[in-house]
Amino acid sequence: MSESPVLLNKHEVERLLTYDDLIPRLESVMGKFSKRDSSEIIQPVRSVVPIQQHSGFLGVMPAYLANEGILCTKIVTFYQRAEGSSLPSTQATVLLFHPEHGHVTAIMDGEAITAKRTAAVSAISAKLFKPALSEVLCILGSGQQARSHYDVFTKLFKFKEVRVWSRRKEMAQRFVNDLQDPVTVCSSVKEAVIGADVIVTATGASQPILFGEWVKPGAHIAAVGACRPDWRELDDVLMREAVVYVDSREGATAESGDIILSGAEVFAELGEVLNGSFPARREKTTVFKSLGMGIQDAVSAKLVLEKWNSEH
Ligand SMILES: NC(=O)C1=CN([C@@H]2O[C@H](COP(=O)(O)OP(=O)(O)OC[C@H]3O[C@@H](n4cnc5c(N)ncnc54)[C@H](O)[C@@H]3O)[C@@H](O)[C@H]2O)C=CC1
Ligand SMILES: O=C(O)C1=NCCCC1
Repeated sequence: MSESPVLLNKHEVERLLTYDDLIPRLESVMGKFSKRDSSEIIQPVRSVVPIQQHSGFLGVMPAYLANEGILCTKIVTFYQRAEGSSLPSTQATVLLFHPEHGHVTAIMDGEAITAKRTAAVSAISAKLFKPALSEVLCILGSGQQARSHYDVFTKLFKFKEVRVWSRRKEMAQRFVNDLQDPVTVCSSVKEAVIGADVIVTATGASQPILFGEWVKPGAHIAAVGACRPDWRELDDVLMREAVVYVDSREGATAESGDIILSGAEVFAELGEVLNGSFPARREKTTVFKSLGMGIQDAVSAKLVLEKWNSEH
């Protein structure tokens, strides 16, 4: 009979999952994914069930990494929350299975994994695509993703100025109050992004909030929100003028309103740059359109379990 699964709460997952360990694993798995070798990695596009009555969605994100012995699925819900709601808009649980026998080996919180792996992947995009001289970081949004992006971007890169904008200025102020280093609170998106070298969009917006005319030529944008085919964060001008990278071509074609509705061409997957099949066009304005992938959750969860096992 199989042993009971390890149960890990958000606090434990947060403690065990460090960016230093996570980033190389994400780089490796995304590079492999983009080779499309189905004997090594299987990851279908996420299944999404709309919960129309409540402005929410349930997503199921399975992945099998044969050579690494990882069989995993994340189950995630995401909601468009009313202004001022104290409920998290993204909640998730990750299950790891024994690939040979099929039983569940671990059940862990997926909120911390989602926050950290998404920010780590955006940071990988910034390593590859941000201008050589990047002095100003701008974050649009002040929620969970905004915070994890702030943490990893300021850990990996040195900026002279960090700016934040949020729909309600007091939310941006609250975000800043939790930090040790100075961050400028901006009153409008335009004010926040003018002159910025790196821009993170991490909002629940369903209409464009970031317009190409405001973006400094050569800037890098990590676009994390707008994960539905009819949602946007970025306008047509920006999408059509930038060199667009995605995490998965299939995911982007199925789920990204910014890509589908603008008609923008996808230049390459992040993994195709990581594995050397496509160049990083750092000299151009670049957009990395992130939607999130089951393989990212899978390597994160495996890392968490390995660390936990090493302590017990
Ligand atoms: N690409 C990926 O892998 C992932 C993407 N996401 C997406 O990232 C976005 C942020 O997620 P969380 O930080 O977890 O959410 P959150 O609820 O913690 O933060 C959302 C932020 O967006 C702002 N916002 C909401 N509606 C807005 C609107 N109409 N216009 C402008 N700002 C608005 C809120 O004020 C808040 O600052 C969501 O769209 C979520 O679905 C979340 C997880 C993974
Ligand atoms: O990858 C994920 O996890 C999510 N992506 C977009 C919506 C929320 C969760």
